[in-house]
Amino acid sequence: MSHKSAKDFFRPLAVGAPQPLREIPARPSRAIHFFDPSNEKMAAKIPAMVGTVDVLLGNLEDAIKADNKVAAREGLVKIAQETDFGPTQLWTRINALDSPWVLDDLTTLVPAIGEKLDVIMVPKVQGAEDIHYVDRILAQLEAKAGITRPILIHAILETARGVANVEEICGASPRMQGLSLGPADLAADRKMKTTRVGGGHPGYLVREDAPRGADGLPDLDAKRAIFQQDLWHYTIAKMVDACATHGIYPYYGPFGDIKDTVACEDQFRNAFLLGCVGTWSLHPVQIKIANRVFSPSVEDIAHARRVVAAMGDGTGAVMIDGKMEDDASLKQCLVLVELAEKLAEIDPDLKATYDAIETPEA
Ligand SMILES: CC(C)(COP(=O)(O)OP(=O)(O)OC[C@H]1O[C@@H](n2cnc3c(N)ncnc32)[C@H](O)[C@@H]1OP(=O)(O)O)[C@@H](O)C(=O)NCCC(=O)NCCSC(=O)C[C@H](O)C(=O)O
Ligand SMILES: [Mg+2]
Repeated sequence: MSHKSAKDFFRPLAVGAPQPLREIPARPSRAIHFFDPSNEKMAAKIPAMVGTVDVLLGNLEDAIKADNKVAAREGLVKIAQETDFGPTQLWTRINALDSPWVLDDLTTLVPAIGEKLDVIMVPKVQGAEDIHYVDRILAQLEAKAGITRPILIHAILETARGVANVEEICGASPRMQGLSLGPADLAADRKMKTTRVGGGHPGYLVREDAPRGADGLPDLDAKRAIFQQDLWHYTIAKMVDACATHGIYPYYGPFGDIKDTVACEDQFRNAFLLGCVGTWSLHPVQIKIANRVFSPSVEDIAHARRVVAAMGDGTGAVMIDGKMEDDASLKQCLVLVELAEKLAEIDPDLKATYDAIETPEA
């Protein structure tokens, strides 16, 4: 594959297009909330959701019936034009690049609402060539419409080839904002044998060893504990590494069992602990879960601030509560403290919670 030279990487891809960003802003995006702009009941709820969720995403791709594709696109334009989104980001998920709708998605949305659109999510990305295509056409459309800041690109990792090419996808354009896992399409593409949209599977497990009987041999009839494993661990970890390498942001994706809020919270927390900055929300009930899980806990912030205070100039080693802390664990603590500061800027309740934590003197 040929690469652009470093000096050309940040040049606009069309005369008159906005200057590409050199750093992707770390805007809070704990929940990317999906809505169907062609569903009048759902669409009517969107203005009131501004400020309650970090990202509102008008979905045009899967889950929108073929007959409603045009209505969804037009509905999104109407909502975007009529709504003041304040601190909430507006994203869209366009149709797949091989679909009959995607060209109209792009050529309609950018001129009509390009100034309001923060990020375009591109599904079923296979490799850098897909990002290059969207990158160039966005530059042309931005130039034509006089858009003043670049619209960013978010890729969904939902094909085996996409996972294999994850590094080149992340580095394909200065527009790359992040990646999400698409577990349903990915499972189908890989021919995994799960029919669930995200989450675990009771068949994917490890079993405790059989205890020894009186004869010293394994008692294979004894009851043994089983431990369900995470089907998505490998892909999420791979996605996190690729995003961190390229200075962009990893997200979990959909959790389809809307009623199982406990398992949803577990899946979200695993992703948060592994390095993801947010997740998708498919139903209003999942927003609260995501906001809670992807915000550092009071305990974590209290501990992190103690370590920051105790570490002074950031070098050396200290003992806190019987545990060694040093330069590296300080960096871990700073990840949490800096995230809490960013979230406090947009979430007054969280700010009050973090402000109430007693912070030790440095
Ligand atoms: C999942 C749903 C189809 C459930 O809808 P429904 O049966 O209507 O739920 P409720 O009766 O509980 O709804 C209660 C009220 O809330 C409103 N509602 C529901 N969902 C939303 C929403 N997302 N945003 C705003 N408002 C919402 C209902 O209208 C009800 O209102 P009221 O009657 O006035 O009380 C539905 O939630 C839904 O369609 N969600 C989005 C699904 C979606 O976007 N899917 C695509 C993303 S996942 C994917 O694509 C897979 C991925 O790519 C991969 O490959 O893994
Ligand atoms: Mg999908």
